[in-house]
Amino acid sequence: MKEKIISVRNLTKQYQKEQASGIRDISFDIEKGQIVAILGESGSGKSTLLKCIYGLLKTDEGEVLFKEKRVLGPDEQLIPGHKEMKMVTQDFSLNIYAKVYDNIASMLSNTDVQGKRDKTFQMMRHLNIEHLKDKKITELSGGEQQRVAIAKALISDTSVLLLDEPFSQVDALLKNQLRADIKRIAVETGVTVIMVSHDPADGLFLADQLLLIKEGQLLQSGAPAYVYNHPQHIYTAQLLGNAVVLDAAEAEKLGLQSKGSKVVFYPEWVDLKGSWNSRRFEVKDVYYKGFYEELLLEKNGVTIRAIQLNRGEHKKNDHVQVNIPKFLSF
Ligand SMILES: Nc1ncnc2c1ncn2[C@@H]1O[C@H](COP(=O)(O)OP(=O)(O)OP(=O)(O)O)[C@@H](O)[C@H]1O
Repeated sequence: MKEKIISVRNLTKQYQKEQASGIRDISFDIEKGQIVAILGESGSGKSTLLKCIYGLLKTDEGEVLFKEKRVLGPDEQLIPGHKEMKMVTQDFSLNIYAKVYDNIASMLSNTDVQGKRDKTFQMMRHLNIEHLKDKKITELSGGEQQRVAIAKALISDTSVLLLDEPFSQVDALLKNQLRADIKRIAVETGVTVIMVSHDPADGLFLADQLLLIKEGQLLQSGAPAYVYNHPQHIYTAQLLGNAVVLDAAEAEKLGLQSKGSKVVFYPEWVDLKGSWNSRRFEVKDVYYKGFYEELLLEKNGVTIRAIQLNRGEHKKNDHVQVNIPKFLSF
């Protein structure tokens, strides 16, 4: 079994007692070297959870254990935060007047000058920022600043890297690259990464473990593929895969027998090839999505969505044979 590095036990942090805010009774474990993504919509409590893990917020109940030892709160130590963890926030907290090299090297002591230099260059190579070493922070793009912030966080023998919305400043192209970088760095250095994101794609692509938070509560946790295919709540399927949700009565009109009050399926589960039990739907609209199209389909007043990989195969107002071989009941 892998080594457990962080345990969160029944953690509760409420900002206002009379209102639901913050997080409630959250428990989970993180293994050493894992990438964990905390996902949820705005205001769900993701940052609160991250700050509690780091020891920046005083918790109301429960505890965070780092290697079996309780993480101290901000009122229990001089400098809040855990010395083996580093947090990269959206503002990066870099010295904007200093050069990239100096920003990173400043985290190391001067007792071994050559070692300090070697380690700083090694870290800059890890993050592909060696060519920026003499640039000032003000001369860098948002994505480049982000890499410097991560290099700075990682260099002082950090065991756990906490990232709050790490891709908020970057465009789609750079985002893919940064995601891949974080994955590579985690594998190369063995660092445990806990990141907060409101974009489910970040978690699905990067994480070994997803933590889905809604209104301060942990809805579900587990490996991305498992959580995606076995959502325990409708919200999870909507957040991760923009799932189609039908009432049992609507589902029945399409020949789907629900075991509960709702039927849920992902658009890619809809089969557009005719078979003995397929039904004729009308294509109400077609949305271009790049390498695929999303079809809005209607039958008996019920609308669903499906994925069409062969662009243009079915067009608006066409009639198509549709089969829904797999769905979930809630
Ligand atoms: N310092 C604070 N005082 C009072 N309420 C707060 C404070 N910080 C956060 N909250 C409330 O607690 C809830 C969770 O906030 P949090 O910042 O953890 O959510 P989040 O999921 O990280 O949101 P976002 O994605 O928008 O950053 C929200 O309702 C928020 O308004």
